[in-house]
Amino acid sequence: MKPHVILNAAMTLDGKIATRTGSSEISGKEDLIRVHKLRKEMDAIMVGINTLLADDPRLTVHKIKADPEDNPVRIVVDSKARTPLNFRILNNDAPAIIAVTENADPEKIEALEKKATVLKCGKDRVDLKSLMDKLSKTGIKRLMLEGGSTLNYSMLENGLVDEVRVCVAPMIAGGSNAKTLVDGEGIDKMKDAVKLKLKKSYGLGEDLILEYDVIK
Ligand SMILES: NC(=O)c1ccc[n+]([C@@H]2O[C@H](COP(=O)([O-])OP(=O)(O)OC[C@H]3O[C@@H](n4cnc5c(N)ncnc54)[C@H](O)[C@@H]3O)[C@@H](O)[C@H]2O)c1
Ligand SMILES: Nc1nc(=O)c(N)c(NC[C@H](O)[C@H](O)[C@H](O)COP(=O)(O)O)[nH]1
Repeated sequence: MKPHVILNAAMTLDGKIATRTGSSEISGKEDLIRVHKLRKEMDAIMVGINTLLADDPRLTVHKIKADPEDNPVRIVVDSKARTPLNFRILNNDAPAIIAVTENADPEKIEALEKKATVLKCGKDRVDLKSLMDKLSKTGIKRLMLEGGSTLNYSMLENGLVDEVRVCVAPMIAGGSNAKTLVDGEGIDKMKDAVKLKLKKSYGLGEDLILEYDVIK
């Protein structure tokens, strides 16, 4: 069992989701409203630890009118339990789940357990299939994946993403070290690429929104 997963991100025309220094203000204001409407429809929202450390995101619905119960459960994929205790994800605005591995420092886990639910999945890296199964058993049916590139790749590679929604902003960042929509190891042969079906495309402010189903 697994939740329905929507990968959502904003990228430049050249596919970057941040610059080489990690600067990542890409979405226009209309797109941010779209993202928050989507967050409001979700049971959970998930990011990788590097995104958390780079942006200290709230992962709540705060750019549109919303009640506290509209906030999704916030999830961090954090193998070594590195989530800083003073970060906004651990505040009282919404529940948080930190997915760690069995190798994570028990003292760090204990400290996190005072502020969040800690789930142990896998040994070296978080076992994403097992995490999705556990989340589904807690009643999470719709999950938004908000990056970054490395987690996006692992989720796609494991066949765990059902939809991809991207905002393409009219900007070009360049930089061979800048993060793209999907990094990770990558495939060898194009015939093995994850295949998508375009469902919807429209202009939003100055941006272009593309919505795809992942073909399984
Ligand atoms: N523009 C956007 O829409 C957007 C969205 C999110 C993030 N970002 C940017 O992306 C950058 C971070 O991306 P990133 O690729 O460095 O990191 P990430 O956020 O994808 O985190 C990856 C880390 O998660 C951990 N992890 C544990 N188990 C894993 C598994 N099974 N698979 C993959 N990772 C696992 C590892 O420590 C790994 O290094 C930041 O600069 C952030 O601002 C942009
Ligand atoms: N849709 C989108 N457009 C962007 O231009 C951008 N940089 C992100 N990045 C996603 C990432 O998860 C961010 O960390 C949160 O968007 C931080 O914001 P919040 O405090 O949660 O609102 N997402």
